[in-house]
Amino acid sequence: MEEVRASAAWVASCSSHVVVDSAGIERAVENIQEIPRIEWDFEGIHYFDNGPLTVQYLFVLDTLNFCFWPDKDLSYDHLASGLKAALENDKSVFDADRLQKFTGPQLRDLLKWPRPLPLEDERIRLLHEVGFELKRSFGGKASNLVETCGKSAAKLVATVTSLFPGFRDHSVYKGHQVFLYKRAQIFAADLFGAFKGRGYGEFTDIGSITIFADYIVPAVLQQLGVLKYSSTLVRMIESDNEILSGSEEEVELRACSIYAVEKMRDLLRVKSGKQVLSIELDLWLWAFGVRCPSLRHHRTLSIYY
Ligand SMILES: Nc1nc2c(c(CN[C@H]3C=C[C@H](O)[C@@H]3O)cn2[C@@H]2O[C@H](COP(=O)(O)O)[C@@H](O)[C@H]2O)c(=O)[nH]1
Repeated sequence: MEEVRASAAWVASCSSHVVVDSAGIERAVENIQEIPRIEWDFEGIHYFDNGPLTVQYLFVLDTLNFCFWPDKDLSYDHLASGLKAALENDKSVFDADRLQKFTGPQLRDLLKWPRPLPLEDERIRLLHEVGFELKRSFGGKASNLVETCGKSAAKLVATVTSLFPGFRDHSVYKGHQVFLYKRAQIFAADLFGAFKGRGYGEFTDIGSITIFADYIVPAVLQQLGVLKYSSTLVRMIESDNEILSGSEEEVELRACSIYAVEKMRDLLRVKSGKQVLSIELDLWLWAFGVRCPSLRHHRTLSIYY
């Protein structure tokens, strides 16, 4: 994930709307006695059977793991628990052949959602893409895809982003390509979390994964005083103005979040001598953010997060 780390650091070094505040990082880290251990699936909403079907479920989940906010009643929980119920009801629902044939109304029915999902046509296109490529290259099974990566999370992210175009979460910022790879990285992290670092979740390089730059974590980092926004950006977020995907503001919010958490991780290592994973920091920050209803986040229509 060197390209994610390096390009996020580069954005932070020349950003115009978001500042990573070193003093804020020091204060935040000083206040942390110990990183609260948040259990993966603390919500109890994910499917798990310790086998290949769980891998298929997580791949479909992370194919669709983006953009819930345009519908004020919809959240990630609905997606995770809706897909779980669908799989419990029909073990072949995420077979590659069936993924290639999904329609919007069928996905809505599956999730028991009464109206069109945000970016529903994109969600369907991505399901088709995943079904097609899984069938073409991996005998239809996401578990085979994971097995070809030889316990390397970095290889898994590289394979997913090279074979499945919908996972290629990158931007061009001030002329430079910036890699963020939120859904590809969270797929590796979800495997690691669900399988508790064993079996399909065993990765020798899990420390290489960065945080997942979504719309919750930047808002938490701002509240902690780790990120500082320009007054124009504050106004845009507070007035719920859409921030365009690929705009300087949007890339800075996401890239500076990645960079800031890497800095927090470095400082924690120096302070306590302990190695903390970025994904542990991510889950702690994210779980805090989703439990905080007053948190205002930026609004971008995007298939990446
Ligand atoms: N950085 C980060 N972002 C994450 C997650 C997760 C879920 N991870 C699961 C894995 C194990 C745990 O038990 C979690 O359940 C979702 N998201 C993002 O949040 C947003 C949804 O927010 P809201 O509209 O309020 O539901 C949306 O962009 C979604 O893509 C995470 O872990 N980290």
